[in-house]
Amino acid sequence: MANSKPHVILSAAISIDGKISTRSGDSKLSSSEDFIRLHKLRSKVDGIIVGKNTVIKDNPLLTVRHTKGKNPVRIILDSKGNISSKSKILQTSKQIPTIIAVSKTISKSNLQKLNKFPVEVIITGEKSVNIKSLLKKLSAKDMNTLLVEGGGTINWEFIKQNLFDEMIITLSPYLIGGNNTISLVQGIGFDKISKSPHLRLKSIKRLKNHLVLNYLKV
Ligand SMILES: NC(=O)C1=CN([C@@H]2O[C@H](COP(=O)(O)OP(=O)(O)OC[C@H]3O[C@@H](n4cnc5c(N)ncnc54)[C@H](OP(=O)(O)O)[C@@H]3O)[C@@H](O)[C@H]2O)C=CC1
Ligand SMILES: Nc1nc(O)c(N)c(N[C@@H]2O[C@H](COP(=O)(O)O)[C@@H](O)[C@H]2O)n1
Repeated sequence: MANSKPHVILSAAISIDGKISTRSGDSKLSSSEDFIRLHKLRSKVDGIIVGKNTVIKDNPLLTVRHTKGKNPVRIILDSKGNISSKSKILQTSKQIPTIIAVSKTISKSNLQKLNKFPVEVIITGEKSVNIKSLLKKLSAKDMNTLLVEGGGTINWEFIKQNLFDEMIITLSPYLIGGNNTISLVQGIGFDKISKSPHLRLKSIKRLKNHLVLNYLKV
């Protein structure tokens, strides 16, 4: 029988100052060895979740390419169904299973746009996508392990709503700076450390100058 909530892993590569992208949108912080590790991890999960801005900024594929293995289902959180028809996600949806999670705010025209592609559209939530309810729906489809690959806004939602179980963060040897650059966790943030989730460091793996930190939520 399916669990009521899948096991959720938050994944990202950060600079030493906690940024996940430069001011011009450069976000490739991992090394080639770390991308191989990431793709091995992708091949072991049922689904990869990203937010709309990550699709707009990175135009990602979210596939397994740096190792052999199956592609997970791609799940995009896009309340209004704004992602472009030209995005790689929609353009490759014939070959790779794709879910677009939207909310009730989606316009008819955007719904029609998405329905031109062989994607599953899940409508949940009044204004924004209701992530908790989405996870239940994914669990009902036997999707038991999910990798959340950003960005900072979506990471905050999973942290604030206590919907993650594990974090795998690559600490990359860069300093990015900038008052308005995107951090690992965006949103308003917690006012007290006591409100932060408590994490246990399960392992550290060194890949030359990159450190892969694996934390479990206590
Ligand atoms: N180095 C790394 O490892 C990574 C870096 N990145 C970088 O992160 C940046 C993008 O991050 P960021 O700008 O924070 O955006 P996100 O990718 O986190 O997307 C945020 C958007 O998701 C949509 N959304 C849907 N449902 C919800 C919900 N329930 N709660 C909140 N938002 C929701 C919102 O748009 P709407 O309201 O329209 O639905 C929101 O604006 C990019 O520059 C990318 O390159 C991203 C991933 C990994
Ligand atoms: N773990 C990790 N390391 C990085 O250096 C990254 N830039 C990311 N980004 C995530 O991966 C997506 C790109 O995937 P494809 O290479 O197009 O398959 C990107 O959009 C982020 O979600 N992650």
